[in-house]
Amino acid sequence: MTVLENHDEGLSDNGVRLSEAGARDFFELLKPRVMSLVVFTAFAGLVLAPGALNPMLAAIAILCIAVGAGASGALNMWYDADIDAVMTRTARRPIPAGKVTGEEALAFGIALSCFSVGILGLAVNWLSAGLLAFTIFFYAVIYTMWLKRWTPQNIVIGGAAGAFPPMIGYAAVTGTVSIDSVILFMIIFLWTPAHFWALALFKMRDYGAVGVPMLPNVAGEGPTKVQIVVYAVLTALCSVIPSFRGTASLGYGLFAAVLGILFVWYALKVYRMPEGDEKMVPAKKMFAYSILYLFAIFSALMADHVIRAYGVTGGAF
Ligand code: HEM
Ligand SMILES: CC(C)=CCC/C(C)=C/CC/C(C)=C/COP(=O)(O)OP(=O)(O)O
Repeated sequence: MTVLENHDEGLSDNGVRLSEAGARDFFELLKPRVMSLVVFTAFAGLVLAPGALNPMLAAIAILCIAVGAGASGALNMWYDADIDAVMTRTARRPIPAGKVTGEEALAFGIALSCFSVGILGLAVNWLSAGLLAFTIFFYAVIYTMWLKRWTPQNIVIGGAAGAFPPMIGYAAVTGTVSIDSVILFMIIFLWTPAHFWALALFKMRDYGAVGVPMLPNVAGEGPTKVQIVVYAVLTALCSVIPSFRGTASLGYGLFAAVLGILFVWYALKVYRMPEGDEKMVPAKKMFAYSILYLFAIFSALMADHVIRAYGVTGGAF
């Protein structure tokens, strides 16, 4: 089925050009693979918050965060269609591939943003809805339209957008922002540079071709590698804070410490990688491990919380 079916020559009643896009193309606009981890961290925020949300409302909250995150991805793809068309990694995305028009992606992104924020506010609470709206705005406008093409610190500041989801999940349950949700935010915020610059190192040519000032292109490989090590250390330190605060067990702290040491170890491998290395194997491994790392940290926090809440170990560690 296509959107064209009721329209002559691909024009809608108001003259906007429509493509022959299918549901799959619109689904791709939501950046589903990246957003799956975003939604997972939001779910963790919901689980880790004190108190509980009615299961139906919890499901609505997660759905709204998933739709809002996807909407911000569609808005990012609408604005970045010009550079996505040039980079090999992104050239097959729905807009540069000619499957979805820019207007469709923009309308889709705006509609889903309004829908997700509105439903979250009406069904759950307006603090979480406000945070969701701010996160969409931060990623689509502050990061995509402003920082990304302007400064090599784009992802350090812009990374805040990806760090908000657990705070949104937490606020959905408690109606508040607390120090514990700020710590979840900080783990992702400090993780993002190491996650992204590892990828940017082996995609330097792509970013160079479109003039996006990613750190490896502007500062060079050496300073980028140093920054990757610094942020990996900060991430590892931040991820054990819940144990020190007593909101997670010592068992979690030890697990997070091992994962963190591995994160720093991968970063050091990147640091020692020869300048100009064509294959960039350590950077590719670091990028892959970064995803596993965040997934494991949030899984461990949730498992620890559930074990402590239901007394499976018969008490605190
Ligand atoms: C400003 C912040 C971030 C930047 C610039 C960034 C950048 C990227 C890029 C360019 C990719 C490759 C995507 C592709 O080609 O499809 C990627 C992959 C990925 N990112 Fe990030 N990322 C950021 C934050 C996050 C956050 C906050 C999460 C989750 C919490 C995340 C999770 C992922 C995942 C799961 C993948 C792998 C997707 C796949 O398997 O194709 N990223 N990231
Ligand atoms: C709830 C909510 C709104 C969540 C949003 C979460 C968020 C901001 C995730 C960032 C993920 C991401 C792929 C960034 C890369 O953007 P890019 O444009 O630099 O990467 P690209 O070149 O692959 O498009």
